[in-house]
Amino acid sequence: APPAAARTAPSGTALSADVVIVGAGLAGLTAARDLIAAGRSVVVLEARDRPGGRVYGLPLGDGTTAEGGAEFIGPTQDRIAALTNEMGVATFPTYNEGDNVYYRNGRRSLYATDGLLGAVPPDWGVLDLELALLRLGRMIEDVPVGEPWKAAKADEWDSQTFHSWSRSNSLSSGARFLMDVFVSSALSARSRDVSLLYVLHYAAAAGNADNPGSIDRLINTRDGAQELRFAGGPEQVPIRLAARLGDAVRYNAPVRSIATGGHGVTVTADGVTVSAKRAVVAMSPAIAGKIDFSPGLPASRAQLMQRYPMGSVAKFVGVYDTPFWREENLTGQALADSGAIDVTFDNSPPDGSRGILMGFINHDNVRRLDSASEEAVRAAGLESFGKLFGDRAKSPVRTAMMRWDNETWSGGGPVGLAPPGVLTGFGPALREPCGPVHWAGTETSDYWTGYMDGAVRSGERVAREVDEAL
Ligand SMILES: Cc1cc2nc3c(=O)[nH]c(=O)nc-3n(C[C@H](O)[C@H](O)[C@H](O)COP(=O)(O)OP(=O)(O)OC[C@H]3O[C@@H](n4cnc5c(N)ncnc54)[C@H](O)[C@@H]3O)c2cc1C
Repeated sequence: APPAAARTAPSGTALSADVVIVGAGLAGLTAARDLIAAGRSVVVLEARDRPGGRVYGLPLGDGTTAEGGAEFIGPTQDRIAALTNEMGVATFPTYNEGDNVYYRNGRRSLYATDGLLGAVPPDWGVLDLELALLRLGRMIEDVPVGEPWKAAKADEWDSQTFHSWSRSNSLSSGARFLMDVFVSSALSARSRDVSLLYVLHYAAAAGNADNPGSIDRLINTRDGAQELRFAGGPEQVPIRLAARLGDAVRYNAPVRSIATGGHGVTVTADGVTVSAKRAVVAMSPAIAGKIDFSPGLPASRAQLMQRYPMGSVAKFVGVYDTPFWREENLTGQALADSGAIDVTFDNSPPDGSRGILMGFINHDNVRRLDSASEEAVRAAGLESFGKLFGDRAKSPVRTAMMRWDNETWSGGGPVGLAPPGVLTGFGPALREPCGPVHWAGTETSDYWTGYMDGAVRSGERVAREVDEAL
């Protein structure tokens, strides 16, 4: 890496535009599209050598890719659906035929995905869980989408973790495990890492203006957020959108500093400086916190960026000649209480011409592998697959892994998390502009915050906001 002085020096190209957008993820690219459509000149600065941010096609080493980051889209995710359509990218149903695997206390069992109550894991704890879910459902109704800090009980709900609430509102270890694995699969965090209010809002946001959000829509494959996948991978959407924007997007341009003053903003990246009337910072709060702002930001925003950490997640992928689990009437979806992987999906191509199993390595499980060798990580992933899907799962043709917590320009994933006290103490600063600096990114969205849909919604919202301000 070049020495710090060289990195921060405003060297190279000098550009000017109405608006400079920092980050070419879905949020930044959508904002650029809309501002250009409104007749504004735009420069997008992207740190990586590719667009898409948390949407990424993971190379499998044989010239093909699998979803390394975002993967699914589901009902009420209208804005990513519209963009996907606009970009001419097709979707197809996530494989969901047969039974799911449930692994708990050393025992493997199967459960139907099409039971009367949907996919209900075979655990006595589900009765207890249903009562807890009823209580959660009532609380979710009382959370204003996009402004959880305005809930009547915001203080009470933001003063406890989801872990404390789930322990006081369930008796069985089964219900507790299922609530923990819900948080793990949606947020790649442990229940103790997030406030109750944050989880309630995440579920309230899993809908649209006509359909209130719910935990069911968040966790389900059928009729839920995991319903569909993208032909050719979801990264086709940002790749095609960025291609349309052409030279407006500059890659390998990590922004180091943003200076504001009477003139507007001066944004300095490696090799390029942009002067503009307004800036949009389109990324998670934690990653925005790496940028040096002068003069300094208001404390509520500066401290929000210290308090909104990313989840810890890796995706581990095994490639097989065939999706052999389908022959055994298995969906490829599993929940496990032990091992490196706690949640799996069938990531095979739409024609099933080969099999791809994907497992999430979440929170402590991924940090535990920090100093493990590549072979040890592979062995841990395959041990999980073997336990869940039998010996054939232990002998893939190849494996691949994407660790988001090691990514400098993501810092983890899938989304920024709010521990207790953050939404009520700092929440409004998520979206509130600081002079000519505006904020986008899925974390700022009302509906589907945390998802690609939320990223697109945030880009559309910030474009309107900036256009009005200009
Ligand atoms: C493992 C994983 C699984 C997921 N699964 C799903 C899913 O199934 N469905 C779904 O809808 N969503 C999923 N998500 C979430 C989804 O990927 C995100 O919500 C969405 O992509 C966020 O888009 P964004 O534009 O807000 O932020 P990002 O995609 O994070 O974009 C920010 C951009 O800013 C760039 N950047 C950062 N710092 C700088 C800087 N200083 N200068 C210049 N550029 C900078 C980054 O490189 C990046 O390109 C998943 C995410 C992960 C990690």
